[in-house]
Amino acid sequence: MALSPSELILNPDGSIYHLNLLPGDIAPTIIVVGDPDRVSQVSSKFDVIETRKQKREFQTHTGRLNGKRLTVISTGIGTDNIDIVMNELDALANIDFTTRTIRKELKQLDIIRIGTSGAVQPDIPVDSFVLSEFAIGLDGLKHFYKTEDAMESSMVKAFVAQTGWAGEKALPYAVESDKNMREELMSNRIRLGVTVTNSGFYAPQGRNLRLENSDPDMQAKLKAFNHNGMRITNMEMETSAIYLLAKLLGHRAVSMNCILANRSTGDFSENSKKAVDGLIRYVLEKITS
Ligand SMILES: O=P(O)(O)O[C@H]1O[C@H](CO)[C@@H](O)[C@H]1O
Ligand SMILES: O=c1cc[nH]c(=O)[nH]1
Repeated sequence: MALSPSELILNPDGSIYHLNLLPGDIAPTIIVVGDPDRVSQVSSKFDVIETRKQKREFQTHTGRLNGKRLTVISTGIGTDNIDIVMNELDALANIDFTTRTIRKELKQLDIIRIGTSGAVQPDIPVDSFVLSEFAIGLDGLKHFYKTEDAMESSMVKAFVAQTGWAGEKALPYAVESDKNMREELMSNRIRLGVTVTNSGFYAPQGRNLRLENSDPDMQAKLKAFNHNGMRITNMEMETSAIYLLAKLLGHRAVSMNCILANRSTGDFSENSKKAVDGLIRYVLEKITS
């Protein structure tokens, strides 16, 4: 059945509503970044840029590097934006905009987040890189989708028990990254970790400026969490939703984090742009060589 104009929303030029992209504008390998300024930091390393489009915080460049077609797109901050980006990227790949129907043959996208993050453990220094083997989502997005068995329920149970998770907050969820992509991106420069995705930057990540946190011990509980020898390495604001929607839509995803803050030691990167540039170069080399 054809999707109605209120469900699959297309702009007058036929592009998808928020991303402002046509199906031919995206490559099968997509780098997602939070900060719109990071898009040109990535695409400046391409051999050629063929498409540049933007609407709101969603900036997209598509081009080629070492013969491989790549797209880099900014998501802005937060899992609510990820809901838009992942659904619209999937629509570009897997919905026929002319008939407004889902294609019979579905395409699988490779999605790599290059993001910034705060370390939870004192031994993960600023400017280091963490690959999120698992993400624990505190953002609640999962509960709006029919998910069945795609989730890591034993990790969720352990997290709820060990943190004494308050019933009035959204139930956490946990999702694994794509194993093959993980292998493609790993090396001894990368730490593997469990990333907590929060619904905010201040109280949700245990920061207090003028307002108090409802659970002042949450940071200590995250630091102490242990599930089958795995510990929480870092916090940010998008990875759980990327992993969740990639899994549900049949895409592959992995999240690479440049650690800018260390929440245990109080350190912050002295040259965050340079540190992020190092992670961009690392990822581009790994996926195009
Ligand atoms: O640098 P990006 O990719 O935006 O990622 C991190 O930085 C933002 C907060 O400063 C959040 O989006 C967080 O996930
Ligand atoms: O502490 C941090 C640093 C970057 N991004 C976050 O979400 N948290």
